Amino acid sequence: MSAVFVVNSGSSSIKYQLIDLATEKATVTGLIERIGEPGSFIANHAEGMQVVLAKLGDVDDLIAVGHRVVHGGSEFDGPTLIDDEVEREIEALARLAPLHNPANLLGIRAARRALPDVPHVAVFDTAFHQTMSPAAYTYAIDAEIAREYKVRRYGFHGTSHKYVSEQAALQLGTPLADLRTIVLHLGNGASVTAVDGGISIDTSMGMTPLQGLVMGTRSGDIDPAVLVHLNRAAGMSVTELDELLNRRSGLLGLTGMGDMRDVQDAAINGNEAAELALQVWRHRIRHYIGAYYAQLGGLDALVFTAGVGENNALLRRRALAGLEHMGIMIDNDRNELASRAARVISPAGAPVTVMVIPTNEELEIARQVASIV
Ligand SMILES: Nc1ncnc2c1ncn2[C@@H]1O[C@H](COP(=O)(O)OP(=O)(O)O)[C@@H](O)[C@H]1O
Ligand SMILES: CC(=O)OP(=O)(O)O
Ligand SMILES: [Mg+2]
Repeated sequence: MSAVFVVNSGSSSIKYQLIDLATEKATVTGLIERIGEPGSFIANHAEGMQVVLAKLGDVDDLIAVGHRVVHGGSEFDGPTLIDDEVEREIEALARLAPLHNPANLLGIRAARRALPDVPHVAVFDTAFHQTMSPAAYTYAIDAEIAREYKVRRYGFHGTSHKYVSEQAALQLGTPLADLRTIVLHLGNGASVTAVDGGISIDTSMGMTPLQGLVMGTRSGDIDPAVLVHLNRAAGMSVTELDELLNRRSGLLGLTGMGDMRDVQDAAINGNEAAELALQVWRHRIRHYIGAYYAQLGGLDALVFTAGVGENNALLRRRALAGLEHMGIMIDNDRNELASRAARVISPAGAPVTVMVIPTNEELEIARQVASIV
């Protein structure tokens, strides 16, 4: 028997799981929240990691530690054994993912210090999207500037998109190579990916996890000239604009509420701002479904995953209503079935198989770690 310890170190939290490779089940699982917030008894990630490791206790069969790292740039396209050099590269990439990479790095440093005798492996959100073509990842700006500052689309949530698209093929009993799939990862952060035969060909997030869908607090797609305008007309600084788009936009910006459950309740109770937010959220999702249907040259499966996608039948139905002309339809009874299992929610015989598949980034990380140690 052997186990992999998986760490997902976020800006204010550390999520962790000990995964037994034989059964692929988590034998220890936990979450430390509100690191560094006023009143929290955990001041930083090093301290948080001590608490996590104390809970983990002694594991004789630990073969490696896997770390989720959000930004791997163009440097990393697969699971990577972490040494001091890799740590430095992750640090250098923090400029492209200031909300995520510094926290990932703190987790790595604390865990390497505490568990120096096992290999530590980084699994990057960006890796799965490294297969995108230059046509899909190039922004049409000055090519020299783009090269020098590494400006291009990278895409994120790749570990989830990979896991979910593979599960879809397994569930349908279709070879992955034959399947054209759109994965809707709708969590607090949200992204859509077009997967052709197991390969990511396009994704909605960009150079950073800000582009694309309407998220809890992030704006998603916006005309970049809005930033110039707000700088000139409202005197907003770069820092203020960053804060505006990443932390005070999306559902929160439109309604004052960042959690989809609250927005939905408000909309049902007649709150007009909440209803508009749901319409914008839905409009953006459909924009990407249409775009990726075209890029894929047809569609076999459309999959919902992550917090909102897995749990909210009403929003799934709203997102897809009126797409019957594309072969995309939902069976209401199947959709509303309360189940935690991967399942089909389109009617039997529908041209596009619509599915709900719970994501499991930790298990996918453990598998990738095991593949290289
Ligand atoms: N039943 C539900 N209806 C709508 N939203 C939900 C529901 N359950 C969870 N969520 C939303 O899912 C989000 C968390 O999803 P998750 O995939 O865990 O995101 P993250 O990994 O980005 O934290 C929360 O913002 C929460 O509002
Ligand atoms: C990349 C990203 O947006 O991650 P999360 O959804 O965990 O914030
Ligand atoms: Mg997530």
